[in-house]
Amino acid sequence: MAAASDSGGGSKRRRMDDEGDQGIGNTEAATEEEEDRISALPEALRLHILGLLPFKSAVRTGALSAQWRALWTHRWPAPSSLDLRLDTLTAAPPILESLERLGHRRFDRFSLSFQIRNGELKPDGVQRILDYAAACSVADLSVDNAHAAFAFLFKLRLPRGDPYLTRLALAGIRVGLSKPFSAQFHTFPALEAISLHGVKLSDYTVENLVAASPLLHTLELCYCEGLRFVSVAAAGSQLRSLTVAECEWVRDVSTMEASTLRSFRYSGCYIRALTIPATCPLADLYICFGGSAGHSREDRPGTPLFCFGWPPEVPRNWLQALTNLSDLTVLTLCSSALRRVSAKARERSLARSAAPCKLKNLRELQLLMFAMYDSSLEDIYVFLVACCPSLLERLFVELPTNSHYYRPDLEPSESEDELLESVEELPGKEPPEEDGPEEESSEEEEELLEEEASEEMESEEDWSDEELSDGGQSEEEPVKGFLENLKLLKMTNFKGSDNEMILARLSPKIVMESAGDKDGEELANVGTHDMPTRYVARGNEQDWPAVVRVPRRLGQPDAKLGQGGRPLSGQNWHLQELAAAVQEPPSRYVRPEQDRQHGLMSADEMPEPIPLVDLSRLTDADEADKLRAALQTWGLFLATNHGIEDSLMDAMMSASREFFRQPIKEKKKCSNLVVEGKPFEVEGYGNDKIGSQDQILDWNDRLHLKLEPEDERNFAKWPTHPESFRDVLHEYALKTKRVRDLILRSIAKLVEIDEDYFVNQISDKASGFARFNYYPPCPRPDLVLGLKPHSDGGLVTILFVDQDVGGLQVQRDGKWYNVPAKPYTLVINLADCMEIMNNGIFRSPVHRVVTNAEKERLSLAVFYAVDKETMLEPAPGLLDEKRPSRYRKLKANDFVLGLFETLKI
Ligand SMILES: O=C(O)CCC(=O)C(=O)O
Ligand SMILES: [Fe+2]
Repeated sequence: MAAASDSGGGSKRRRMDDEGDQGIGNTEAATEEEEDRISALPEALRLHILGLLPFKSAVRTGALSAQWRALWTHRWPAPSSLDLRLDTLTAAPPILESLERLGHRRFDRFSLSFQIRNGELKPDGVQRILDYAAACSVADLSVDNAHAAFAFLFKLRLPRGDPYLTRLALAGIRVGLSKPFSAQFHTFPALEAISLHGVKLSDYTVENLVAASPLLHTLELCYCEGLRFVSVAAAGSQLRSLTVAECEWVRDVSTMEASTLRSFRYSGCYIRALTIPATCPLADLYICFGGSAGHSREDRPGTPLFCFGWPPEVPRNWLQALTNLSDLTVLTLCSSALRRVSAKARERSLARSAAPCKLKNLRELQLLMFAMYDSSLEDIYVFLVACCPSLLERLFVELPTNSHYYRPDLEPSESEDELLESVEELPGKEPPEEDGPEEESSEEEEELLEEEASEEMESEEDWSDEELSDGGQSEEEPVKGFLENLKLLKMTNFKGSDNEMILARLSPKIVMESAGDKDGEELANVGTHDMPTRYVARGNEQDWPAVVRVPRRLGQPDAKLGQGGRPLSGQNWHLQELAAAVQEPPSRYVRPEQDRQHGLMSADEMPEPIPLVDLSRLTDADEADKLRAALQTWGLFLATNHGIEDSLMDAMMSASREFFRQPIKEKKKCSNLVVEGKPFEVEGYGNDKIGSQDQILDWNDRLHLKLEPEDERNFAKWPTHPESFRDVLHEYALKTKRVRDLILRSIAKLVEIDEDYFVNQISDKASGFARFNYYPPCPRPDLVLGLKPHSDGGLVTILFVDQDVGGLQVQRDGKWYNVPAKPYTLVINLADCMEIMNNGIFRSPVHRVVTNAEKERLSLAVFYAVDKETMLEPAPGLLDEKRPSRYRKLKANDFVLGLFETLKI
């Protein structure tokens, strides 16, 4: 190979070659005429001239012709960049001829890509072009064999040295160093970056290249063959980035001496030892064992690299790498690596010793979950709690694409002890002999390989055992400040499985990306972290009032709730979209056997039908009696002639249907999302408030809007689509308020107290809420409930149910009965506060909603209550010696808080 140019100095980079055309050194801008000439070049030549100063030429051959030669002899500025793409190697010799006629000129960038075809087994042309490039003092050299199948057919020899080469990129070839080679003279003094992709080479070559390049800052080895031991011990003090990815036979990667490393990325199977200096300014660490099990390398030469057996083996000492990385800001771990570090964290937690690592500055964590078992979820939690301080801002989780990973029977069965044992005792796996690298190694190289093979692996883990200030915490203790800075959780391949759903609740802002959905969609805004309670920071218990549950529990010892912890903020998960995507309801929605739809009585088993009361005739004694009977037996009744026109009811139902049919982005404009620092917002569009990890969710989305007091309506949460929504709801609410007053007066008459007694309990501040319920069709209605059994909290509820789809059920004597849906009738039920006020003469009925496999269902409940400052107590006119108070006196606000906390509605 010709010696490097004698020209020295960057300004001479465009020096003319002795034999070159006189005009080539002209660095003037090309004339218009010249530009025209370029654009007139035949397409077969596909000469791309991307700007003329300096111009870049890309020549695609088989079509080398006189025009090509002519081109070079024109008075054009010398190219600083040459991009040769050879469709066939037979094109190499004539190109070479042209190049050699030009002589050696400087190129900043020289890129050669070619395809070897059948029968083209002579690499001479390529080697000669490479030699030519080296002689041209190329700064940036890339050689790429685009045909994977013929990747390693012949070996190209790299030059013994090159003072100008700053970047070397090789792909799909086999390379070695020209002998004799001496690294000690730093024969690549300018070489800063080496990228080898799908290259076959020996440890010797890599090591010597590294040693010969004192300025090397980036070394990338991807899909390389022939390597067993990657060490950058000989690198200078500039090495900042090392990537070893999917190099099949690599058993050992050592960066021990690389004290300046900022980025280290390892991905592959069967690694025996992965060593990272105890202290180094590593900011970006990527560790993935067995990643190829899920990824193919179609884009690169060679065959896809699969681990034999899965999960992959994990080296013993890599955990050490994590111990002291105080500068680490971005960490990527695969599920196998995560498993190991979590197992270690658990073990250390039990021993009450320091966590395996404390990544004090970690801002971004990326988890490559090749499997997602329940235990994987636990691994994530444990790792987050033990190792990630509160600075973490972004969590990216790549979920498995293959849903079979979710099957619980595939869950790894090892116990933690076994897992840890396997970490300690894992033997290094040798590559199968017959498939091992066959290298035409020099003696030197062979010696080196032998040495490597006999090398002992590091096995001792050197853990620092000092107690962490907040470490050693038992899993049962709450964790302070946990994930308090987490701003974004992004999950790819999201399928809505249980584990994914639980994970989703870690962040206030989450973006999910299902396969094929490139942009991702922000589906949910979640409040604080919905974690197993042991991981949730507890507030001061005193902050939360002691509250009671439903009135009928009064006097029972467990009547007080809400004392164990502050209510968790809610979430507004959107079931509608999820329901459309799943075959089976996620287990978060699946009720335990005993809570399902059992005990349902058929219509003919009803002790008596639920009465239909004509509200326009309540002054008639028989109609009033009907109301009394209904309230005494069922706690609810159907109401006709209620004063709400059919047309208004139709308009209300179709407006709400239209709202729910909008895309999620639109509905989210009314979201009940939690504002940071504020508790769960009742108002808006969303779903159940999450109170605990094992809470079973309702199969229902809802829009909750305040109607009363009118001046407190929060129109920000009121839909603007359909346009009629607000007016229709306003009209509808005027009418339901009249119904409320009529019912309250009728009840007062029934219990023979002042007709206005109940109405007078309603101050200007008394509340009224509309709750639009949307129940998507459910693939397994037998497993879920649209709405869990509950009683309503206020005074009275005026319910407008879908006429086409039933689902509402009421409980009586422990049995469930269907509430019939009749066109244009309302279902009116008493609520808890009213039960208290009438001292239990009429009870607030427990009801629930079941779902339908085919049809969606809508309902609109308007809840009327008292002002939260009102003291709830039975009407004095109903109490005497024989009829003592059955309910404790308490403030409506405390009661309602208790209800929300208890029922998560
Ligand atoms: O959807 C229904 O039929 C009942 C709704 C209900 O009970 C409620 O919203 O409290
Ligand atoms: Fe209800």
